[in-house]
Amino acid sequence: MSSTNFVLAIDQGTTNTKALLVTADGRVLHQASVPNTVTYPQPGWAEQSATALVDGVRQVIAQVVAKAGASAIVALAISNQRESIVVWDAATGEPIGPCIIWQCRRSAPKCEFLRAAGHADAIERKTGLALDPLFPAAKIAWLLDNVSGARARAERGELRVGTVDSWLLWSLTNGAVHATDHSNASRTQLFDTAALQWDTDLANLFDVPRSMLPEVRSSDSNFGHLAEGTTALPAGIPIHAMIGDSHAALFGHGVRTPGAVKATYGTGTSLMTLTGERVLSSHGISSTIAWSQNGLPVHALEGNISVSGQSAAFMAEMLGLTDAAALSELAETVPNSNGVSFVPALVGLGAPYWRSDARGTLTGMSLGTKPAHLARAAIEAIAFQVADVFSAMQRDITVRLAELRADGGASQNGFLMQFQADVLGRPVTTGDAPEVSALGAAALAFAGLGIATSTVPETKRYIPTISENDRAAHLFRWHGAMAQTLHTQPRTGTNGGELS
Ligand SMILES: O=P(O)(O)OC[C@H](O)CO
Repeated sequence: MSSTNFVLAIDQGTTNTKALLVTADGRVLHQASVPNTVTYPQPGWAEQSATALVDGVRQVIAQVVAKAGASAIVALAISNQRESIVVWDAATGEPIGPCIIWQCRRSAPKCEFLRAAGHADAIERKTGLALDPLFPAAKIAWLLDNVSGARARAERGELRVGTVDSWLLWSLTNGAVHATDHSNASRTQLFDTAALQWDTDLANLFDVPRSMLPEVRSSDSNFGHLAEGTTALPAGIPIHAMIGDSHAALFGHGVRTPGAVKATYGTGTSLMTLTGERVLSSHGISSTIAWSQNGLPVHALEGNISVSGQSAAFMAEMLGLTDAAALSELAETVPNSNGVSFVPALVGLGAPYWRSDARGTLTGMSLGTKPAHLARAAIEAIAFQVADVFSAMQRDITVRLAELRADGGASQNGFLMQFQADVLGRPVTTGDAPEVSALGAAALAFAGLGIATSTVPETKRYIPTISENDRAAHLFRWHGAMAQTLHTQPRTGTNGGELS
């Protein structure tokens, strides 16, 4: 194939839907983005319009095609928000309800019921995922039980379900293909990641009829072809990669063998690292499938921190500052936090502690504490939380985790990245490509088409500058604050992390 072939990569995220026209050497020629709306109909609930998500994809495709034409586009690639589900009518393609998104907790009672019945361990052994309403299994059952007539229609084989990749694929192929990839399937809590298939026992436990579920394919497959009139592109262009966004970021960083961890710094932070073999964590980390190529799965560990970048915005507001950038500037005016630590357990704690009941804690304040020390503690907390997940991952696998590859907004903050390297005791590298997930999906599609690609070039490398003693002192202070956070609430969570 000629070097002028392009992949149009879609990144269907919670906040925005983006399209990037990407060359095989990773250059972005054109891009478009539209915002998405999330609604919160009840406390703890979160949903999006399933049809609006498809419309957004159509819009960004149309915008890129208007700028660049369609003639050199050889494939579409899809990277998507994970764990968000749509149920639709197989005959009409009409969704039966909203897209219930990953943040939604409405299925918590079902998860609690299954936990009380003693199923949590078996579920985690098969899926690698701790029983939690984040994951689609219980969300699907909720829709079937709460939309009038839905369960009976599902039992009759009239309904289909999918994560956002499947829903887009069905829509863009006009109902011709109902499929997903291993990365998205591995996040549903219905997929046995050892046997590489939907698990009948899990489907029964969660009350999800098997007939609704998509076929699971290799992430780099030719999933199907665009149908006439579904987008501004001509019919027949293949959709040649589908992959969850966090997984796509790891692929976009060029990580192909165990030894590096990627961290995406956003509202929260997602860390992922390859494991070679399937590893079930003993330290509060999820086990997942990073992607599959030629049908072969690549296993990974993932740890999600609920609040990281958001903690800087939170503290900025507390201190009357305009934003996180102003907070960081203030933090840099002092050489240390003067003994202050901030544990931003503002919505509980995710990996590796898993304490939904925990709440934010400030420790070590004295009469000498100034706003700059609080600012510094909030910036440091982002790095400390990442260090805790990194170290839990390291305890789960024998390969030395030698470096962190960072992306997302806060990865552009050199002060934070240097502190991150210091508390990890490992180099941290950053790139300047903001859309690593889309680039990863594009690279996967190029690979599926047999076209060699290059990955995100490293632009900055932060080398640890502090002594082991100083690093240990930082971690000792942080873990003291964490211990206070964990002990100030009665324990109701599961799968707590270790302090070391
Ligand atoms: O939409 P994003 O980019 O916030 O990603 C959502 C994650 O995939 C949820 O696990």
